Amino acid sequence: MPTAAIKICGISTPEALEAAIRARADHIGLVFFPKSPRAVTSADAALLSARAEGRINRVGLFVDPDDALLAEAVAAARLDAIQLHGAETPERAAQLRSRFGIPVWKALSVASAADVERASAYAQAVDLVLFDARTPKGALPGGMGLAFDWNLVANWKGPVAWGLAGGLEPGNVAEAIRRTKTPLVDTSSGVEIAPGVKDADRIAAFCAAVAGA
Ligand SMILES: O=C(O)c1ccccc1N[C@@H]1O[C@H](COP(=O)(O)O)[C@@H](O)[C@H]1O
Repeated sequence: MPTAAIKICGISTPEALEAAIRARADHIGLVFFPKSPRAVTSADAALLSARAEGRINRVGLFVDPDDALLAEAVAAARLDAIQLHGAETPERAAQLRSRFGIPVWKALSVASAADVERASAYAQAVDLVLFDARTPKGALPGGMGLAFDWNLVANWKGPVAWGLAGGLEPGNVAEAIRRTKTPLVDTSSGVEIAPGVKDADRIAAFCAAVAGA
């Protein structure tokens, strides 16, 4: 089985960016959601992006964004992909893919088999679906370190590329890959020492665990 691709989400400092690159992650996530402890401004993102150019893929994370926010962020951070982590419909996702001309990822919050089945509706609208844990009402829609039942997506063979997120960390990511055969893993709080504070050693350990899975 090929090694799973790795996204380290919530990068907000040059040190964390360099740690992700050193560890050979494939993607970084830049969070454009002001309520997140990992949120970056377009100006921060532009600086990080310039440093990342040609070294790692830059994914912008948004929660029900309006077009103005997207246009500013995509241009400032020269994003390689857009991740939608709110209640965006397939129609909205398709509209954004066509408007911005870069890949669109759609996160789906999962608590049951029916949640996984929702992925089919996005097959023509997005480039990848990201299965993540459902978070409690009123909490952030992601980045909470919560996992869901991996059996729900074990060996998933849907009509669109996919990835696994939610509560992944150095100690459980190999098991998650073994059980689900996911082609991509995405982590945020699992490689932090406090909300929003990335740890280079944990990033390295996470990527080493993926490589060894
Ligand atoms: O990271 C955030 O702050 C965030 C905020 C709002 C929506 C999504 C967010 N992060 C995404 O959630 C997954 C799971 O996070 P975790 O690993 O369980 O902490 C993460 O990979 C991001 O894609």
